[in-house]
Amino acid sequence: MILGTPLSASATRLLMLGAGELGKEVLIAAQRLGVETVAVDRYADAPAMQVAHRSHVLDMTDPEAILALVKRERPHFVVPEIEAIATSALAEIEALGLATVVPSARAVQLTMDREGIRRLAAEELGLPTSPYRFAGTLAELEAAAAMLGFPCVIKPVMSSSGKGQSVVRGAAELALAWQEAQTAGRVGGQRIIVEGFVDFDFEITLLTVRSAFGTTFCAPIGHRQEAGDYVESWQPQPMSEAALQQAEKMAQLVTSNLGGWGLYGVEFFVRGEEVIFSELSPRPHDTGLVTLASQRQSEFDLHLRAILGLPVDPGFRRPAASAVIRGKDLGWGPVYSGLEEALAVPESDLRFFGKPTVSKLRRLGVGIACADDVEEARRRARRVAEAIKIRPAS
Ligand SMILES: Nc1ncnc2c1ncn2[C@@H]1O[C@H](COP(=O)(O)OP(=O)(O)OP(=O)(O)O)[C@@H](O)[C@H]1O
Ligand SMILES: NCC(=O)N[C@@H]1O[C@H](COP(=O)([O-])[O-])[C@@H](O)[C@H]1O
Ligand SMILES: [Mg+2]
Repeated sequence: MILGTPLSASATRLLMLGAGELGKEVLIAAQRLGVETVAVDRYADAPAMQVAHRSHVLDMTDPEAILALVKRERPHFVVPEIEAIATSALAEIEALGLATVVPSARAVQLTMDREGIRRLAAEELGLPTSPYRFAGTLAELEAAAAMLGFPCVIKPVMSSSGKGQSVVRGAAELALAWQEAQTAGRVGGQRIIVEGFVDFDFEITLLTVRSAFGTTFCAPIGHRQEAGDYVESWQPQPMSEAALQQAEKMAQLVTSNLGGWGLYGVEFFVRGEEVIFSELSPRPHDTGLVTLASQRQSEFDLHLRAILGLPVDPGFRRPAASAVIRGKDLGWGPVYSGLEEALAVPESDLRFFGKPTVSKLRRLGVGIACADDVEEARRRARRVAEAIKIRPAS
């Protein structure tokens, strides 16, 4: 592997499709190694654009627009970052040999569509999952829910961070859940998945790195979600060796089928000694923000190194936790205070993503802390997040 000089003819160029908080950390890692970075998203001044050499505002659901940009920027690597991309363009980029799609066009295509990844995991690879059906109309949803029973979980096939997702407790709530899935996902008007509700003891993200040197795993990350969106995560999640081995085996199976080099966030529900596959991201995971404190190489460093074909070290360093900082109805340029109190918490750190505008409930930052054990790390991270006050610009 050789690296050129950014902004010169020899540059190694990485173009990121999606420029949120996760992409921002990957681009910071790329900047540190002297990779030339290009950030793309649906709106201006997105977090990763603020640390990139160049940025573009683009409708990423338009395959022609993506293709035209890639022909113009001529990146070596195209790195999808959000679940709202015309994946047909990625297949074409790969087929034409224009760039390496990370981890691969097929991996992104299959995982951006819940139907693709669920059928692969459950029907081809035989992994245990929640019971499920797919539906394209309200009538099909009603039939699916009648088969699966209540409560059930309804999600648009293309979405993330819980957008458009509902837990439905009875038939009377189905019409509203259908409406929510059609309008509140990252992309409107989609098919949905209906899943039987899994009453798990805890859930984990198993960060799995596929690099030129093989597949390695990070220590399991525990997390808590509200309305399908992560609010708190910690590493390591205590669990039995047998359950962890099952999870690693399943993560190995599914990621080796998807292929390519990069980091995957593989999600499992754990109930007793039973490990149930949920879904996976072919890129850094929001719950993995905790690795900024818990590992010497964060999930963002690991993704970047794996992409470049470099050695990775997913070694765990110290128990840590993250707690999200969110805001709502703040308009343009919100103002943050309470940093003195937040950063007075022992072994703490903060990230503000710099999102330019806030209307609906939106993740704006994260409090992070280490401690001797995860319970204390969780308390510390929550204190960091709670100390932050956000108000609209005056
Ligand atoms: N079948 C289920 N049974 C119980 N809880 C579920 C089920 N499906 C999802 N959840 C809960 O909702 C959360 C979000 O679900 P999921 O990961 O499928 O959505 P997502 O929009 O892709 O979220 P993200 O982008 O954060 O991964 C899960 O982490 C879990 O807490
Ligand atoms: N669970 C997936 C996830 O956390 N994705 C992260 O959220 C951003 C979108 O945020 P926004 O909706 O506030 O623009 C994405 O760009 C990505 O960084
Ligand atoms: Mg998830």
